Amino acid sequence: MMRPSRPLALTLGDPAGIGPQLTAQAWRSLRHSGEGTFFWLGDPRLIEVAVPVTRIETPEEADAVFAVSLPVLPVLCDAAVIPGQPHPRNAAATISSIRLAVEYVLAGRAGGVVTNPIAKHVLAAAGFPYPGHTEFLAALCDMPGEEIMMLVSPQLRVVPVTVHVSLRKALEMLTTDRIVSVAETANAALKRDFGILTPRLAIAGLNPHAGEQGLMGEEEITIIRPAIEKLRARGIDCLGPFPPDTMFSNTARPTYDVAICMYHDQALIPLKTLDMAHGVNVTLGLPLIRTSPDHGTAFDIAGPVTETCRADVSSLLAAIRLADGMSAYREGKKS
Ligand SMILES: NC(=O)c1ccc[n+]([C@@H]2O[C@H](COP(=O)([O-])OP(=O)(O)OC[C@H]3O[C@@H](n4cnc5c(N)ncnc54)[C@H](O)[C@@H]3O)[C@@H](O)[C@H]2O)c1
Ligand SMILES: N[C@H](C(=O)O)[C@H](O)COP(=O)(O)O
Repeated sequence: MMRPSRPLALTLGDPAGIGPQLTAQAWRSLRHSGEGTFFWLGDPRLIEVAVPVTRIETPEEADAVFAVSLPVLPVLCDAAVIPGQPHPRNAAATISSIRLAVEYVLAGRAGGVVTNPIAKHVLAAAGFPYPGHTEFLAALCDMPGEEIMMLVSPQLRVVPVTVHVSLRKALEMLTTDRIVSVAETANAALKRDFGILTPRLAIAGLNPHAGEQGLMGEEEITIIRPAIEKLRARGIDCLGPFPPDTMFSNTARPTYDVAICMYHDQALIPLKTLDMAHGVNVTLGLPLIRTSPDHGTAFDIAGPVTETCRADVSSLLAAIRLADGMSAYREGKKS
């Protein structure tokens, strides 16, 4: 695969989580690989004890130094960083890093945003009004409500129709139009960014046994089937609603390219159970590439950045490689 001409922007995440360790380890793994050149929008003081760092002022400087040092565009933390103990005063740096990354990508100066994990409750305590990156990115792109979350692993792709809301709220939000719109965005993204010419969509039911003909719930009849009919009328290859307990089995998964699921955990439990180490969270529906590891801040194992990394870097590496690959599809370097 050819390397994209623009580096990826990797964000700070919560500095007290495993993000700094993973960033150092990702640079060690990729510096000579010719793929996934990135710069870190983070605090160089957290990392320069363990890896050589070059402070840069623009994304354009990253490529030239990447093989010998980690390019860091400084975003400084206000409070001392103690691994495992998040501090609300550092929320400003976490947020500013995401904001800057988006600005560079929208300006065409970075190829995509890769985010290190944030702790939603820490940011909320500092007044951050968004439930996660996904919704914040949509706001930064001036497209609130257009954001779609997809999780991708070697064995499965899933898209939840409703995301960071309670289960009760998710049921209220579930409409035929919402399912159609989410499925259409997923279908278009699989064509454009994943090179799948005719994506096959599997639509999950909501209730046990996909409602058992209305005996165990009517949403399949009143909401989900009409969505499938609309999607098929628009030429999209989709089937369902499938009983959620069997549609992720080893025999079922190869029959589709993405599972459209009705709520967050219906989608994320099978994916993270099958392969948490290689799962990647991708934001669709916005005019930028954004990927992220599928795990969180892991405060329980966070420690200072050293020459060895206790946390598993596989998911961050998969996120960087996927952003790199999506960027290559968009730039026509891959088909
Ligand atoms: N993309 C994101 O920003 C993102 C994603 C998920 C969760 N979160 C946030 O992370 C915080 C903690 O959430 P959680 O505890 O539910 O999930 P978590 O993924 O942080 O941790 C769950 C368990 O998995 C382990 N783990 C996670 N990543 C690991 C890695 N790379 N290597 C080794 N072990 C790893 C942790 O040590 C922990 O035992 C929450 O505040 C949540 O909002 C953020
Ligand atoms: N819902 C995601 C997960 O559980 O993995 C995670 O919270 C990330 O969400 P954002 O990318 O919106 O922060």
